[in-house]
Amino acid sequence: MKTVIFQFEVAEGNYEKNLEKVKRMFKEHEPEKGSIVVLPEMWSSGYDLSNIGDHAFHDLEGVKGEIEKLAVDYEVNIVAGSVPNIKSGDDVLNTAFVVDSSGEFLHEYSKIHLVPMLKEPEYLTGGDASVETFNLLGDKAGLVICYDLRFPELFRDLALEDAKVIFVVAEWPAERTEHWLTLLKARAIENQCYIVGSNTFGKQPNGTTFAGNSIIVNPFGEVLAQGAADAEEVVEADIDLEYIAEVREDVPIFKSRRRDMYKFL
Ligand SMILES: O=C(O)CCC(=O)C(=O)O
Repeated sequence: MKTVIFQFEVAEGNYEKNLEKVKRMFKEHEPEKGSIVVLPEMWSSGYDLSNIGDHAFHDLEGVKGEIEKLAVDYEVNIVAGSVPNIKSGDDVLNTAFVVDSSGEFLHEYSKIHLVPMLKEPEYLTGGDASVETFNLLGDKAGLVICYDLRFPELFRDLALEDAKVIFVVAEWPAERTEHWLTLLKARAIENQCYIVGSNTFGKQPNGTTFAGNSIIVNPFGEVLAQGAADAEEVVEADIDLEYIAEVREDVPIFKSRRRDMYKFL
């Protein structure tokens, strides 16, 4: 399973430019057929929160078709990061979605934990559906968004539902790069699954600099590939799902769990 992260700088409030960038990266890097291409959080508009309603899609209309076309043209599966999205009324969700190489829509998830540090709760509405696994290339996978990384419960839920790989799409700030890297590795080690973290880089007009460092971590916590802090890059690695069983046999945490002893699980 070849996994390919497109790490790029998001132009704030400029969907056309961002879509062109994604298309250019497909053209220049032509990912291997059958691979999984991963985009970052809010890649269509960035964090232009005070105008987020203007950048929002209605039930992903428009952007879904663009991504499905790329998936079919390049014969790849796409974890399409997230975009602002309106489902009803004026509420803007932060919605990530996945399509497969035949253009079939596989899954969507709207971020449930909004970030107080970025004032997200003032501009966005949290999703109200719990995380669910989805089938990708015959195995189960999970998808969460940025701040969700700080909530190990979500990852445990997905791992217990047999997610073999969990995608974390993000616009994670550079000032907390160590949290990003440490938590991604911890989530891989404690759940003994692959973690694919896709992030942007670059300085936004509001002064926030994003951390880059997109990364693919194996179930033993080893880094298979990692991007730079501040460069456009394709970060890719082969993922061997059979390795998960090996790691779980050596360190059998799922067999050692004592559910009867935990208060909140
Ligand atoms: O948790 C953090 O430090 C960053 C979270 C974030 O930037 C986001 O969820 O967009």
